[in-house]
Amino acid sequence: MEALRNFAAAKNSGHKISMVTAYDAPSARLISGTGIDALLVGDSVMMAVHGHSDTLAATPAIMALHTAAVARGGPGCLIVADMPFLSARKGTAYALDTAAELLRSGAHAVKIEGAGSTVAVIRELVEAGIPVMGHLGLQPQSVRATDGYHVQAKNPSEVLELLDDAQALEKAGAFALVLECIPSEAAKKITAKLTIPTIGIGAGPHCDGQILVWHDLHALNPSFKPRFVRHFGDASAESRRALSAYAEAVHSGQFPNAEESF
Ligand SMILES: Nc1nc(=O)c2c([nH]1)NC[C@@H]1CN(c3ccc(C(=O)N[C@@H](CCC(=O)O)C(=O)O)cc3)CN21
Ligand SMILES: CC(C)C(=O)C(=O)O
Ligand SMILES: [Mg+2]
Repeated sequence: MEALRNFAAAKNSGHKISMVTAYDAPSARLISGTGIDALLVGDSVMMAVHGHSDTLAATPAIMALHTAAVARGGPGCLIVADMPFLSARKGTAYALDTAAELLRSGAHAVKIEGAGSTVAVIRELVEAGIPVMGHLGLQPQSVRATDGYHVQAKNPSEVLELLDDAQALEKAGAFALVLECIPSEAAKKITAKLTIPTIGIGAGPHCDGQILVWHDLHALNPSFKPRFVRHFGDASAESRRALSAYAEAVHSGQFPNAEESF
């Protein structure tokens, strides 16, 4: 896919890659003409949409359902879908089945958290023709082990470990790498050493691109405001305004009027 080649070409071109999560058709439809480069059907859907406090409840079927909706709403978009909790940790066959389900649902690529035992799995997926995005730094699928969502790679030895993992993913054939919640200087160093683009979230300005969660940049859940989130709009305020206006119009008998009735 041309958009996927553009992704790699964006590194060192001066064009920073802009990504946002999308979970449904109307959101994907809104992307058109905005300059957003790619969509991620993130397993953060479990938190942002389904009300969970972590992403562990995501399944291949749930990710496929949201991926298909996004693909219907944004047929021209580059769509990356998250491989859910443990789906890349049960061996290559299960990972291939899951990735196939996501690609059949309309994704062009999948994203896999972590390195370690998944590096070999990623190599197999790439060899099978499945574009894979890596994801290092804060790994929300390991929240039970990390005991919360904290900034990662805060000391030099952790940065070296992260760099090792990043280079292993690049070598395995990943076409890009998400870096989540790490110090800017660590992201700068890793970005400089890799030939594939880095996409940051809470990883500072030196990455080759940025990703934000849809609900965060629209302030749809205003109380969730970690340091890396910027509210680029206030969709909550606009939605509440519209809802109040509707309730008021019903209560006062102003809605529906004659033109809105048969
Ligand atoms: N809506 C939403 N946005 C996200 O960015 C997101 C999700 N959901 N779900 C999956 C993960 C979880 N993420 C999170 C969640 C919380 C913090 C957080 O509270 N960070 C604080 C403290 C950092 C620390 O203690 O070191 C911060 O101020 O950044 C960070 C990332 C990022 N991802
Ligand atoms: C925050 C991004 C990188 C993600 O993995 C998600 O939205 O699930
Ligand atoms: Mg995710």
